Amino acid sequence: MGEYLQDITSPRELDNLSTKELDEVAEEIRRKIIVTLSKTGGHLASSLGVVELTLALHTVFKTPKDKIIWDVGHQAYAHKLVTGRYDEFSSLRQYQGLSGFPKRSESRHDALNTGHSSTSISAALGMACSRDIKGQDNDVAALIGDGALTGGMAFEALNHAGHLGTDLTVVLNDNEMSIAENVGAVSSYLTKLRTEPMLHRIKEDIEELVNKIPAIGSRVIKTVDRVKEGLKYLVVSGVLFEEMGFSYLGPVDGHDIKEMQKSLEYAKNLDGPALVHAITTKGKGYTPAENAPKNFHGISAFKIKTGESKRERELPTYSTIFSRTLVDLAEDDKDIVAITAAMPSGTGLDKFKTEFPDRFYDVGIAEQHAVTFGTGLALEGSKPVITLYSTFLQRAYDQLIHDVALNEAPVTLAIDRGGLVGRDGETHQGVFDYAYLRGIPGFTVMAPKNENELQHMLKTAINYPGPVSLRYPRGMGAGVPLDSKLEELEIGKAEVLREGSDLAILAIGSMVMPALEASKELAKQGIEATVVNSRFVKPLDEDLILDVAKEHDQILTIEEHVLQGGFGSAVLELLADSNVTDIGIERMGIPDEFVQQGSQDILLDHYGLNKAGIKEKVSKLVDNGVDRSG
Ligand SMILES: Cc1ncc(C[n+]2csc(CCOP(=O)(O)OP(=O)(O)O)c2C)c(N)n1
Ligand SMILES: CC(=O)[C@@H](O)[C@H](O)COP(=O)(O)O
Ligand SMILES: [Mg+2]
Repeated sequence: MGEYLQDITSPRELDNLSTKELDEVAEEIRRKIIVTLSKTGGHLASSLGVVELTLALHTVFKTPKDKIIWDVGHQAYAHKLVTGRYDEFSSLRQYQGLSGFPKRSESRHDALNTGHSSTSISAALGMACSRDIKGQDNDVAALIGDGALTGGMAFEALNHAGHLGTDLTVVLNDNEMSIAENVGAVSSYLTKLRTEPMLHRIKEDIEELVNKIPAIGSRVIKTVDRVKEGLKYLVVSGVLFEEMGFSYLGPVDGHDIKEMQKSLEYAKNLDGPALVHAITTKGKGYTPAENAPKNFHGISAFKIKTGESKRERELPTYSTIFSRTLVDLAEDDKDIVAITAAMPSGTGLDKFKTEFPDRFYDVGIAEQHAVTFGTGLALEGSKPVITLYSTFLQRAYDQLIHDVALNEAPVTLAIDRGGLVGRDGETHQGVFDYAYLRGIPGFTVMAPKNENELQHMLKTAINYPGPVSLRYPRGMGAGVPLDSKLEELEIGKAEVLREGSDLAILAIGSMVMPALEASKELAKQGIEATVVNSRFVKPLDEDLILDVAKEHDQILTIEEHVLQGGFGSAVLELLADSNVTDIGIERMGIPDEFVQQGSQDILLDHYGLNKAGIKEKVSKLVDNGVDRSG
């Protein structure tokens, strides 16, 4: 072990290795990924599944001239290790370290920044078309998983590529898993392709026939050899991808480097778009992950021997409280239906699925469809709870306006991972939702101060006769006692938690409790702040805010969200529209930049969005005071 990998600084160094040597490199890569992730956490199972595929791709497609696009990009660790990032690999997903996804600023071998699903074929097709326009001669490959293939964008791109006939290789990495079991008709279709005895029989029969052709003369031998080779990649009419204009090659064992190289070479040399169907095992080479790939998709630090998490016992997460509350509510209300877009465990909806399988839908990686599907359910009398991560809901913006809002559909959007999510970095921070929702007419936008309030908000949202969103953070709640009897909140009513005369803090969601804690400590230093749990970004509690503005010289708004267009902006608009000018207003939140990766605590600290940061800000504001003389 340790013979090759650490010396590989460029994928070109793989070109001279024999298959046996490449197999050894594959084993080294696996070991490196397992050992590193046992400390850093990360996307283990997906990366282990594509080690051989990565080596085959890099020996056939010569990056950076050729382009390899990784869909989602959570499986690109082997790619990072053979493209000069071995030495930094221990900083994976750490603050200021290597990103967990491909990133153009990190390496010239990373052709596209990714993190969200189903973008690879579109981007690859764009690159291939640009090559053709410019008369260049590089090749382009996209690697997409069977889960990512459930995303509509992937089909939009296949449709377009098939129509154009552009030279492009798509590698379908089929491991029969999304994060959880893959779902849908396409997934069942792939299973058929993998196992269809007819397909294999036809291939074998024709191969046998060709083998019987007598070889007379060297030219004929060459031709027959070529035919035989071609038959390995038999073009079968009726295969969906063929019908869409792609040459379909496969299925191929994705862990067999030599076979993969041959298939990729063949696809690369074909004219027009080709799809290589590779069969892999998610978690390959690490028994706990192979046995339970769901549990090893994205993980925290773990013990290598058993696969057990190293995390200490923790408080229930917001997702857990959400899921328990939803199950309780659905017990009594048979109209409640739950929808996830391929995140049953992350959102906690797997519990709902167990309890109410007939009222649970996993739609695949299809957020747009989830939202319009929910609209349909709502318009016919069901009470859909569409549960999506904030960052992935971005996908469905038009559906929120055109389908939900214009139809005044009473859907509940349960927005998980609202705020800074941590180590997934730029692509996954859920910091835009207040802004993109509050501009939509008819939407009610709320965020609870803690997990207990989340329960009440969920009941409020489900029973409200219009579209409502409630957003809550990634990770643990505060461990507050949970009410067993749930009340519906009055829409647009905030809650004053503390009264003081020096300054007023209007906080929303996850920032309310840190603001309250900060104010208690500030009181010991003689600074008395009013603290408001705003609860609603829309509608704002206008009366309360205007009263607060009358009674204080300064207002500080705090949100775990971008400053542009968020909660603080809404307060500013209200004050400006109400001609309140003789007051100091400051906003805390995230400035106009993408938030990099790091633990949630480090990132919150960086932006001052915690007790210490709020104390510091309030002290400064009170010390400096506001001149109201005009
Ligand atoms: C738009 C979007 N929705 C959801 C996700 C969350 N997500 C990341 S990977 C993944 C499953 C991908 O499955 P597949 O493409 O088969 O890759 P595998 O992990 O099996 O290799 C999901 C749902 C995402 N990244 N982007
Ligand atoms: C790659 C991806 O999009 C998901 O795997 C994501 O990393 C899950 O995030 P959580 O760990 O917050 O569920
Ligand atoms: Mg998969």
